[in-house]
This record gives sequence, structure tokens and C-alpha cells, in this order.
Amino acid sequence: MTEAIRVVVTGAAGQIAYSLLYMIARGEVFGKDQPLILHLLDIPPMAGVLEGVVMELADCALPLLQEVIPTTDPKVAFKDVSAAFLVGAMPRKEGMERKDLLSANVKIFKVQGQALNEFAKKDVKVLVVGNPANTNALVCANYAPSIPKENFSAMTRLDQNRATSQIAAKLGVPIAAVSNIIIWGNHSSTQYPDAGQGKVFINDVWKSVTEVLNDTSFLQGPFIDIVQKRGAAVIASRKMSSAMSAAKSACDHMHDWWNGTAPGKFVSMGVFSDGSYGTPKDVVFSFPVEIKNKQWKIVQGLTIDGFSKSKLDITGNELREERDEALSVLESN
Ligand SMILES: NC(=O)C1=CN([C@@H]2O[C@H](COP(=O)(O)OP(=O)(O)OC[C@H]3O[C@@H](n4cnc5c(N)ncnc54)[C@H](O)[C@@H]3O)[C@@H](O)[C@H]2O)C=CC1
Ligand SMILES: O=C([O-])CC(=O)C(=O)O
Repeated sequence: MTEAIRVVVTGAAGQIAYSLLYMIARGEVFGKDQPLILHLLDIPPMAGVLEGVVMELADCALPLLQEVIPTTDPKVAFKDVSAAFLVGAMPRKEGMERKDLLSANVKIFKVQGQALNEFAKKDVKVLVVGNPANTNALVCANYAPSIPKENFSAMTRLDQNRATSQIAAKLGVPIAAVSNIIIWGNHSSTQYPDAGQGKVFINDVWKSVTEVLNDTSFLQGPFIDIVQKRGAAVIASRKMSSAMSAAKSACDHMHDWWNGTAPGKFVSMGVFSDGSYGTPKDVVFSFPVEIKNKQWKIVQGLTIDGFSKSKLDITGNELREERDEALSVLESN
């Protein structure tokens, strides 16, 4: 039988984790033959809630789940893990931008970077979900120098899923008929959702989304706006931020990282920028990537017109500002 892998989920008593843990433990990320030991980290005031989550996981009677280790100690949580879902962080409330969470959340990612550095496997794959996700991933990686920077990523898959869903609805096709919609930049309201490379499967052939839709004013206007503001729209309606869709997207992100992408297909991930497409280096920027053998590669050679370039500049500048603010918060502590 395949040996179990250890997977940590932080913020395990919170609302995203409540959906995420079930999806992981069912085998939707690492495969239906991969046994799991789940490490659940939360803070001491949530220890009681965590116990309830452990009871529910047991009551799900999931064949792949060998053991569940609830803890409030990062040393225990990160010990020997192969994959880390860093969800635990404060969520925003109505009227806030995600970067308003920076001063409260960035310290969490310093501590967890240090714990990953010391206790996790060196090939651990780290997905940062907690906001502001890109800058938290940057901080986490900086405090884990013994783990390659390529092993840290931030989640923009929810934005990709939102964008893909909007395009499918506009074209009146099933979601699976739309591919290669890109999210560039920050998981924030400056992100650039780009359907320019998108493909749609119609009458047994893959065609260009822009050609089939033939509606530049939609693609450069309401489409971008809806996706950029979707998180805020969910908060305005639910009074809590997205959770079910965030959990599903975290699974999609880690699934593709673990298993690879199909030829010709790409997905968006916040990864360390190497300056591709004129973006700032040394920020965690969302790019289209292709994945093979658990290694992502930024898709190269895509056409960036003047409109796209201006959008990439705006979101790149915001990431630079967030990086500088994060550094000053960490220096003053
Ligand atoms: N990247 C993305 O696309 C998305 C990111 N998010 C972000 O995910 C984060 C979590 O959201 P929810 O689950 O809705 O929040 P929540 O408030 O329901 O749960 C967060 C959990 O994290 C725990 N926590 C706080 N500090 C911690 C620490 N140092 N170590 C371990 N656990 C800690 C809290 O006690 C709580 O149980 C938020 O920052 C939210 O903004 C949410 C949706 C999408
Ligand atoms: O909007 C928020 O604060 C939560 C989030 O990141 C999202 O739903 O994309």
C-alpha cells in the first residue's frame, strides 16, 4: 500500500477549512489511492472548535484518512509535511481591501515560514490562501531559506475559476468548454483577468474566446470589473467572505501542482516573479503556468498589447508597495 503523506491545513477551525478538509480527505487533491495524515493547526482559543472538526472528520469514515493531528503548536503542525495549505489568517469585512489585513496577518506568515524551514520536508509544496495572499507567500518564503522559493505559491485560482465561469455564462457553454483564462498579478482589486488567450470548445473544435465572443468592450470592461470585485460582492451578500469556492479553488490549485497540467492547458498561480512580461522581480505575481513533475513554469511568448501592459503595471506596482509595507511591519516587530 502507498505510504501516507502528511498534509497541514492552518486555520483548521475556520470556515474555508470546514469545506477544504473534507475535499482533501476524500482524495480530491492527492488522488484516490493516496493515504493521508492530516495536521490541523489553529490558535489556542479555537482548540475546542478544532476538537469538533476532528470528531466530524472521524464521523465521515473516510478510507484514505489514516490519522488526524489537531494542534496549536506550529512545530507539531509542520513536522514532516509534504503539502501545506496556509489558510489561517484574519478575513476582511465589508468595506475593507485585502491589503488592509497586511499588518495583522503578515506576522503569522513569518512564524509559519520559520516553522516550515525547520520542520517540513524540503520538497514541501506551500499554498498560501490567507490574505493578502501574494505578499504573505513572499514573507513566508523569505523566512524559509532552506526550502526552494519555487515551492511557495499564492492562490489566484479562485479568481481564475470566477473568470472562467463568467466567460462560460456569457458564451452559453458548459464550464469545461472554456480554458486558459489568465489571472495576472495580485489577488486584489488590481488583478488583471485576461481572456485574450482563452479557448472555447464549440462544435468539436477549440476556438479563440475573443474571436467567438467578439465583444472587446465586455472583455475590457464589465468582465474585469466583476472578477476583480467578486470577493467583495460575496462579502456584501453573505456578510462573510467566500469559503466553499475558496476551498474548491485551493484543491484545484494543489491538485494541478501535484498532478500536472494537460498539454496546451495552463492555470494561474501566484509565484515568484522572474521579471517575465516586464513584471517586477521579487514579488509573488500571478502568472499563467504549465506544470510537469510537480514543477511549474511560467508560460512564455504570449502577446501583451498596450491595454494589458497598463494593467500589468498597475497590479505590479501594488505588489511592490505591499512588499515594502510588509517589510516595514516586520522590521518594527
Ligand atoms: N486567496 C483567496 O482566494 C482567498 C483567501 N481568503 C482568505 O483566507 C483566510 C481565511 O478565511 P476564513 O477561513 O474565511 O477565515 P475564518 O476566520 O473563518 O478562519 C480563519 C481561521 O484561522 C485561524 N488562525 C488565525 N491565526 C492563526 C494562526 N496564527 N495559526 C493558525 N490558525 C490561525 C483562526 O483562529 C480561524 O479559525 C482569510 O485571510 C481570507 O481573507 C478567503 C477567500 C479566498
Ligand atoms: O474577498 C475576500 O476578502 C476573500 C477573498 O480573497 C476572495 O473571495 O477572493
